[in-house]
Amino acid sequence: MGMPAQSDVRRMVAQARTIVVKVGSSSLTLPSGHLDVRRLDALVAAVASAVRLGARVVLVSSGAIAAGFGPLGFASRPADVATQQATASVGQGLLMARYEASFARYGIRVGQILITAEDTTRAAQYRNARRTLERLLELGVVPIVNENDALASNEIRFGDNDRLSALVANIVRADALVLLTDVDALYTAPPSEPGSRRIDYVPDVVDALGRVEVAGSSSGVGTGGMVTKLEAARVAAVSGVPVVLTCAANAGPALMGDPVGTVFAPVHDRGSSRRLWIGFAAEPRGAIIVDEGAARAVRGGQASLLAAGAVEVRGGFSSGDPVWIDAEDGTHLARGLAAYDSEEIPQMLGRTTAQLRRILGDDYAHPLVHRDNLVLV
Ligand SMILES: Nc1ncnc2c1ncn2[C@@H]1O[C@H](COP(=O)(O)OP(=O)(O)O)[C@@H](O)[C@H]1O
Ligand SMILES: N[C@@H](CCC(=O)OP(=O)(O)O)C(=O)O
Repeated sequence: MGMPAQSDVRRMVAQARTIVVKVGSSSLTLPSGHLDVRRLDALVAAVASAVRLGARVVLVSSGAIAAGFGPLGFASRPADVATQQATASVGQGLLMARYEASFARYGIRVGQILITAEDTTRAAQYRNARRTLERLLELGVVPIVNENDALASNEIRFGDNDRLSALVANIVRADALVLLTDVDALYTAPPSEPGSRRIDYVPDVVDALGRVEVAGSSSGVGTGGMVTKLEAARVAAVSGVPVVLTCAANAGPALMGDPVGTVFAPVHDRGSSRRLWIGFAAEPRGAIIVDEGAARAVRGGQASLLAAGAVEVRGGFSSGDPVWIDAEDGTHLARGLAAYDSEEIPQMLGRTTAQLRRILGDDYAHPLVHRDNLVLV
């Protein structure tokens, strides 16, 4: 895929049918820890216009904690996990109540989906989330997604919703991802730094990651800052989804594909949702270490991983689980779905398909990872 012009990418956004819109805490709440109803209503007006014009919009909304601490009598965002979870539980209800009322002004229904990081790494939950989201969109509902903060355990939670929104874009096979925050665009350095310049087009996000100076959140209510937004833009762009990053006040023009904020070009053609899951969401359970010949074949992008080229297996996994395919020096080459349980593999290592058939039977005469289930990293 050649490098598209900015106008082409803006057109892709304007024509997008399925759009994931992510809005950050700082765009929906007041520093006092209450909902900013005026700004929430303005966002809803922009989304409702897009829906009326035929777009299918999934809204990934932060703000549960930031809208919950005021009503609970706290002066600032709580720092300990248990209080954050309790605050999120209160704030999430307030957030949904307002979205429900606000979308009702346009005759649009909303549905709540709370996702944990684990839901995106397990194939069955991932499929389930996709089915529900698809059905909601078919029914004309605007799904409103947030992390399940009240239950997510601290070690495995996303924490910010930026990366979650990129995964949701994969789940619903979105045509565009719109990241709404409290700055109008990506800058060459944090906007508070003198000399930082606004960037309106990023043709290659992977290249940009090395050039832009980013910092975490400074709003006091947001969490990820620009770091996680660029990470989300990378996952989306590499998945073939164009991304617009701008402030929430620009939601309307951003959804129309008007030249606001920063637009990131997709850097690959869009893969199948299943391959994207293997490549980005699935959490590998172990690794299969391969020799140089197999590494070359895997890197070529067309070959399955045969037992003949595998030298070692690490970790405990079952057939169908995601695994790393690593070179002997530890470099990650690919991710794939194992065709066998980890305990079955040692007896297969280094053996050709003919040997496997003779010694272990037909059931073992297959690749360890089929090329359809393998994604280069
Ligand atoms: N290079 C940069 N360009 C733009 N903003 C940046 C950059 N580096 C850091 N930031 C900061 O990132 C903040 C947005 O992140 P965050 O507060 O987490 O928002 P949200 O709550 O919308 O997720 C901006 O307010 C800005 O100060
Ligand atoms: N799920 C959390 C999101 C936390 C958060 O601050 O996210 P963000 O504002 O997107 O950086 C919430 O709703 O409070």
